Formats: sequence, C-alpha cells, structure tokens
Amino acid sequence: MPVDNCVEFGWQDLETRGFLYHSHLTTGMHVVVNAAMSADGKLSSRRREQIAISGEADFERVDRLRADSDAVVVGVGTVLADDPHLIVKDDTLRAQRRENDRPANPARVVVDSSGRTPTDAAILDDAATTYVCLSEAASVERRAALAGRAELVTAGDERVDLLRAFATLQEQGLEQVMVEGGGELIFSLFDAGLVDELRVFIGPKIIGGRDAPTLADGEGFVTEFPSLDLESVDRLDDGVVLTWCVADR
Ligand SMILES: NC(=O)c1ccc[n+]([C@@H]2O[C@H](COP(=O)([O-])OP(=O)(O)OC[C@H]3O[C@@H](n4cnc5c(N)ncnc54)[C@H](O)[C@@H]3O)[C@@H](O)[C@H]2O)c1
Ligand SMILES: Nc1nc(=O)c(N)c(NC[C@H](O)[C@H](O)[C@H](O)COP(=O)(O)O)[nH]1
Repeated sequence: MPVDNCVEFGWQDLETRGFLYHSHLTTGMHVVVNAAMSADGKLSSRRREQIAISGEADFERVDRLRADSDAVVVGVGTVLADDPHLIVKDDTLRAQRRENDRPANPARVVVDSSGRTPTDAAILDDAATTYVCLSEAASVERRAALAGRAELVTAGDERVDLLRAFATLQEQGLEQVMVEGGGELIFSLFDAGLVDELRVFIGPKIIGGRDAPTLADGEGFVTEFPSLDLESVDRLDDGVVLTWCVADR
C-alpha cells in the first residue's frame, strides 16, 4: 500500500520496501520537521538560550534522522542563538553514509534573508556542504562574505521564498530534508504547505514565558489550520515522541 505523503518507516526502509510516497512539492522532496518541545510547548527560554529538552535516547534518535537525511535545515534565528553544527555525531552512522556513497554528513541549510549568518558560524565549517538561502534583500557585502563558505541560494524579495528555495535545493538532489527549527521557520514552512511530517519530542520540563519560542511562531493561523494524522506515539527518555503526517491541504 503506497504510503501517502508520510513515511511510516525510516528512509532506507522506504526505499527497500519500494513504497511510493508523494510530497507536498511537485516531485520527490519529503520534508520532516523534527523538534524538541517542553511539556508546555516551548522550544527554548525567553532568552532564546539552548535548553536541553531531549534526553540521551532522543538525541540519538535525532542523530539517526540526520543520518537518514540529505539536508538539515534551520533558520538564522537558530544559528544566531545556538551556533549549531548540524552534523551526524555517531561515527558508525557517518561511516554507513560513506559506504552508501553519501557524504559523511548531510548538507546544512540556513534560511537567512539578509545574510546574517556569522562568517565564523560552526555551520560554515568544512564538515559538510552548506547552503545559505537569501532573499534579494541581502547586500552585496553579505553575499561576498558568505560566498566563499557556502552555496548561496536567492529566492524572494524580502523574506526567503521557501517554495522556490526548496525547489532549488531539490534540483541539487536534496530530497529527504529534515527541519530542526526554530519556531518562525517551522510556522512558515507549514504556511507554505511544505511540511510532510512532524516529529516532536515532548520533554519533562516546564519552561514558560509568553515570549519564549514555541514550535510554530510567526503570524499564526486564524481560520484554516494544518491538519495532522497521528502515526505513532513512542515513549522515550522521560518524554514521548509524537509522529504526525501532515494531511494534504
Ligand atoms: N528545541 C528545539 O528542537 C529547537 C530547534 C531549533 C531551534 N530552537 C530554538 O529556537 C529559537 C530560534 O527560533 P526563531 O523562531 O527565533 O528563529 P528561526 O531559527 O526560526 O529563524 C527565523 C529567521 O529566519 C529568517 N527567515 C528568512 N526567511 C524566512 C521565512 N520565509 N520564514 C521564516 N523565517 C525566515 C528570518 O530572519 C527569521 O527571523 C532558539 O532559541 C533556538 O534555541 C529549538
Ligand atoms: N532535538 C533537540 N533537543 C533539544 O533538547 C534541543 N534543545 C534542541 N535544540 C536544537 C538546537 O537548538 C540546534 O538546532 C541543533 O540541534 C544543535 O545542533 P548541534 O548539536 O550543534 O549539531 N534540539
């Protein structure tokens, strides 16, 4: 039975089982949003400092999902707050990728309209290819600063046009895409109809704070809301991982 727009198995399983799946994009890209959320729905504190919400087992799950992916995507807000590296941490998983003729690490993608990604950001090191998705608002100076460190994708006038940017990434062969956050980017991806699957680890913390980032920030939906089909609930560490398919709009 073809898996409609949602992967019930790991990526390799999907390929070996020959299941067909379709994505919200015109052809093969499959976008999985994966985040860790406190019991009260926050991604970090109001100070936007990184807070460990995942336990050891969930961090390992995230590492496996990265290893299964062609690209890991974050917004520049996350780069500025956490200076993430976004590589596969487990040596065996990296070796398996190389054995499968894949780069040791998935590509890294930053959604960053004006090119605010610092040139000394960990995400720009040589551990993996990095794409910086800019809009036309990015200055010549910022483009020149980033050009030597990353592949530049330009889409959109003010904010990054996510549909066009993701279509360009797909042309680069990036089909299995994992989005780690943050809340602004996750909302925009849902708003653009680009999300196929949502996996959330809900961890044993209360963070609170009316200004703390949540799973989906941005403008918010007011009349029509993305609909989710629950695929699985798995207990992990002292929390749970919920996996939803995003229903076609
Ligand atoms: N717990 C988790 O799983 C997790 C994961 C990632 C980030 N975080 C946290 O989230 C916070 C950062 O999230 P955030 O919401 O501030 O920033 P973000 O990472 O979502 O980046 C948003 C920024 O991306 C840029 N952008 C360009 N085009 C855009 C578009 N079309 N749509 C949306 N953004 C666009 C804008 O500058 C925007 O401000 C940090 O505190 C970080 O620690 C938590
Ligand atoms: N899965 C997950 N559990 C958490 O408890 C937590 N705080 C994050 N937060 C995501 C983090 O803010 C960055 O997006 C990168 O996940 C960091 O990546 P590196 O470890 O530097 O590769 N993510």
